[in-house]
This record gives sequence, structure tokens and C-alpha cells, in this order.
Amino acid sequence: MSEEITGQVRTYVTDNIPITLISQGAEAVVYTTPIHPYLPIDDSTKGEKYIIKYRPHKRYRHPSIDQALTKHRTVGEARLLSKLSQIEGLQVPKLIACDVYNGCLWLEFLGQDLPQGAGFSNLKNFLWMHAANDPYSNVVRETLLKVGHQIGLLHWNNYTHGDLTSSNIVLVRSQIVDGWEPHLIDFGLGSVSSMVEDKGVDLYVLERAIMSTHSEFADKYNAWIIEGFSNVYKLQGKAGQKKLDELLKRFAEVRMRGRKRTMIG
Ligand SMILES: Nc1ncnc2c1ncn2[C@@H]1O[C@H](COP(=O)(O)OP(=O)(O)OP(=O)(O)O)[C@@H](O)[C@H]1O
Repeated sequence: MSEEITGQVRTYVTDNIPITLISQGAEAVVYTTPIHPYLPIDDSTKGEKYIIKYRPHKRYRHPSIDQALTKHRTVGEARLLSKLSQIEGLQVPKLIACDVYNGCLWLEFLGQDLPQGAGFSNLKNFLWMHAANDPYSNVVRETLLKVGHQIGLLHWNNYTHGDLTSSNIVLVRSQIVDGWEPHLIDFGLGSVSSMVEDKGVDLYVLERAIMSTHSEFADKYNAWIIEGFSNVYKLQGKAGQKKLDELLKRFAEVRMRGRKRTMIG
């Protein structure tokens, strides 16, 4: 199946653009390529990597519905990314190109391999790497505060992610200090929303993701994320504090509902 999909992507991007499969998820197939779609191959692009995210056709859907849905989701993600990149301080991949008709997005590649063979630098692997020797180290705390800050900026500006897992938070080594800069990726289910419910669900999804992979340290990790998140709202004065209280209340309600569901099954 993936061979067939890769063949399809090759016809869209042309044969002289090498692509390497890095992920095949429920919605999309993701490749890296060393070629920028518009810039020449010279010193400025040498050694760079770019992402091609492709939404394959779903055979079970009627072709015209499938095409409309693919177009809708590709445009939706591209539009959202370009709006989010205008929010000061919010870190998301840059949108490079968008082939709406064929369902392809070209994005900035973010992240790198973690030291000690700990895998790609998403939040999940980063926490695994630290779990073994120093789970509550300063770098873990600082990084989780920054993760919370990123989500706070997203929510304060009335956007939601829709699939906020620890794999959808990519860490990039800071150029300025000795630390990591979290970036939010995968806005396929993202939306413009001022609803506390949507925001509460985002926070709950991430809390669950951290609990399921790092249960021993999850209370502290989640508290640091919420601390970073809350700081964004508190900076907005009284209005921010009011919104924060409302949001955290709803988050607690979402969590309660989730618990009941788990107990009942
Ligand atoms: N801009 C990026 N930079 C680096 N890696 C990326 C980038 N975008 C996606 N990836 C990699 O590809 C994986 C899948 O991407 P993404 O989550 O956007 O697709 P998806 O099909 O919606 O995934 P899933 O169905 O697994 O949620 C990511 O977990 C990440 O490892």
C-alpha cells in the first residue's frame, strides 16, 4: 500500500525530487525531501530537509466526496498554519507550498535526533530520555513550562489543536541558550475556536498522553505544563485571569467526565 502511495506522491512532486517516507498515520503519509520547491540548490539550501505531508485518497469514499474532503483538510491545515505563524511567539512549522488539488503540503522540517540514540526530538521521546536518570531536572521543567506557554498562546488567540499528543510537540535545540524550544505540529484537526470546551479537551488529551507514557512523573509534568499555560493568561491582567479560571474549571470537568467514562468502560 505505502509503495503505491509513494508512487503517487512521486508523480505529483516529479521524479527528480527524492522523497523518504518517515511516517504513515491515519490521515496522512509524511516524507522528507532535501529539495525546496522554489529555491535553487545552493549553499543556502544545502543540507536542509523539508516535509511533504500527503493525504492519500480513501478508496471507500465516493471519489468526488473524497476529493472535496482532501481539498478541505489540506486547505484547512495550510490556512491555519499561515495564520498561526503570525502570532508572536507561537512556534509552528512554516508553510512552504500547498498543492490543494493533490492533497500535498510542503512544510519546514523541525527537530533532530536526540542524544544517546533516544530517537526523534518529540516531547514523548525527550521525557523518556530523561526518565532514566533525572526525570525532574531543570531542563525538563524549563521545557515543560515552555510547552505550556505554547499551548497558552494558541488558546489565548482562540485556536485549538484537536490532537495535542506528546508526539505532536517537537523540540528544537535552542540557538541562544542551552535548552529546547517546543513547536506544535499536525494541525489537521485544528480550528479557530473560542470555546472553553475545545480548549479543555486539548489540555485533557495532552494530560492523558503524558499519564499513559510517563505515569510515575506525570503529576509534576502536567503541573509544569499548566503553570506555563497559566502564565500566558495571567500576563493579560484581570481579563486573562477570568478566562483562565473558566478554562481550568472546564478542564477539571472534562477530566471528571473522562474518568467516569474509563470507570464505566
Ligand atoms: N514539520 C515537521 N517536522 C518534522 N517532523 C514532522 C513534521 N511534520 C510531521 N512530522 C513527522 O511526521 C509525523 C506525522 O505527522 P502528522 O502528525 O502531521 O501526520 P498525521 O498523519 O496527522 O499523523 P497521525 O495520523 O499519526 O496523527 C509526526 O509525528 C512527525 O514525526
